Amino acid sequence: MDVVVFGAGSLGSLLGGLLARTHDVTLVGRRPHVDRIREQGLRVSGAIETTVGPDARTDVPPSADLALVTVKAYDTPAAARALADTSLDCALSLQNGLGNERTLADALDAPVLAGTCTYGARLTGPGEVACTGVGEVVLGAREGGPSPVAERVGRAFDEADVVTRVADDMPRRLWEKLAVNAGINAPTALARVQNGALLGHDAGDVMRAAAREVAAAARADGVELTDETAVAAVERVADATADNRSSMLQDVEKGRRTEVDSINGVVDGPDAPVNQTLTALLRAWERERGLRR
Ligand SMILES: NC(=O)C1=CN([C@@H]2O[C@H](COP(=O)(O)OP(=O)(O)OC[C@H]3O[C@@H](n4cnc5c(N)ncnc54)[C@H](O)[C@@H]3O)[C@@H](O)[C@H]2O)C=CC1
Ligand SMILES: CC(C)(CO)C(=O)C(=O)O
Repeated sequence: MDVVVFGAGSLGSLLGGLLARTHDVTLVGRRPHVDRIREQGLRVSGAIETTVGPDARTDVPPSADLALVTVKAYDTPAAARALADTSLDCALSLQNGLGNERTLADALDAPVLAGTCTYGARLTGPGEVACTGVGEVVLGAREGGPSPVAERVGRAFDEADVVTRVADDMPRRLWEKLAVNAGINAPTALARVQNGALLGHDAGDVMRAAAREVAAAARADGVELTDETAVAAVERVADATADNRSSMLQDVEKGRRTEVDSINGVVDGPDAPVNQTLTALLRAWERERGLRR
């Protein structure tokens, strides 16, 4: 399968690197990362050790079977515009946040699959990425139901030994992942604590309240996600990743823009005071650092 990975950062380099063991992969990213990959290949370290030789460039190839979109959520509109003229069989978002698939579907002719990913990835230098944890990719039709396209992509991921599941309930899974990210990312970023610090203390009340608001928003969107399921999911992940520094905390610590708009920010309205408070506080932090007008 010909795969173009749009957004060769941490996750895109890891997943693209693993796929390159079996498939023809082109990583689309920025210098000096892409130059080093062209010169010396891509070194994967950590939980998976390998060196692979995908193509790497700063522009998009004219065609591919699959476009794997792994930019930060706020860059999805630019990614959609950049891919609009590429001949594709399908696209797959593995991003956090809600709305990425719709943004891509509005710009692309090819079917857009939804995906979640619990692999951990971190760029360690130009041409180098660390796998900080082997997880699972779950993918499927973005509106749910069976999908021969998703089955084909799932087989391609399986061939490359990427732990993958094809699911027919991606809308529920995306909302459940949103509950997890809404409950963990913003509170840990604001408190500057690891994920596990949200357990067993009153900070956990904030985490659970944010997750419940997401569950209510999911139900209002026609997706059956109970409060109990959302709370159990966020508590399970906070416990399983207790020693992690969430991606949003890492963004704040590095002075980078966060994905709050696509996570807590999409849970809006008068019935979401906790998510709206978390969103307002992180936006204030971004404004003070000139990351947001
Ligand atoms: N890193 C991880 O372990 C995981 C990340 N995610 C999600 O995956 C998405 C990506 O996250 P990361 O890989 O950590 O972010 P990242 O910032 O490391 O990677 C994104 C890359 O896209 C590149 N990019 C953006 N616009 C571009 C353009 N127009 N042309 C070329 N390159 C462009 C950036 O330069 C950057 O290197 C986020 O939504 C994140 O929440 C989900 C699960 C795990
Ligand atoms: C699941 C969690 C919260 C793990 O840290 C994550 O996805 C993130 O940090 O973005």
